[in-house]
Amino acid sequence: MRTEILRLRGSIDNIDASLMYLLAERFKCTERVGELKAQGGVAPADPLRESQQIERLGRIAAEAGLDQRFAEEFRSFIVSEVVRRHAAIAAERGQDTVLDTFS
Ligand SMILES: O=C(O)C(=O)C[C@]1(C(=O)O)C=C[C@@H](O)C=C1
Repeated sequence: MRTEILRLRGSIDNIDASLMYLLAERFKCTERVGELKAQGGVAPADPLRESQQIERLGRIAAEAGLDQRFAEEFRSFIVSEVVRRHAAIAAERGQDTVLDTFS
């Protein structure tokens, strides 16, 4: 039992590290999107894009055998942080006139 748990923990640690690297890459991309949106006077959040993500990731989660409610909570947790960051970038630049969403 101990040996198997220790072996599984090795894989869990590798998976957790991959998630951190993937999240860091994702935030690098969204940081740049935030700068471009602030420059263009585009709203931090894009509800149309998010509904497309919810639909797509729900399908992928079901296919992968992942709980769809969990998948949506995870997506929403990350995207909320992105939107908060986008609003902060816009505020730092004194860019509070929002023209429209990107979609
Ligand atoms: O695609 C965008 O417009 C983004 O700003 C990125 C992102 C995301 O993190 O995926 C974040 C906020 C938007 O509401 C939609 C998507």
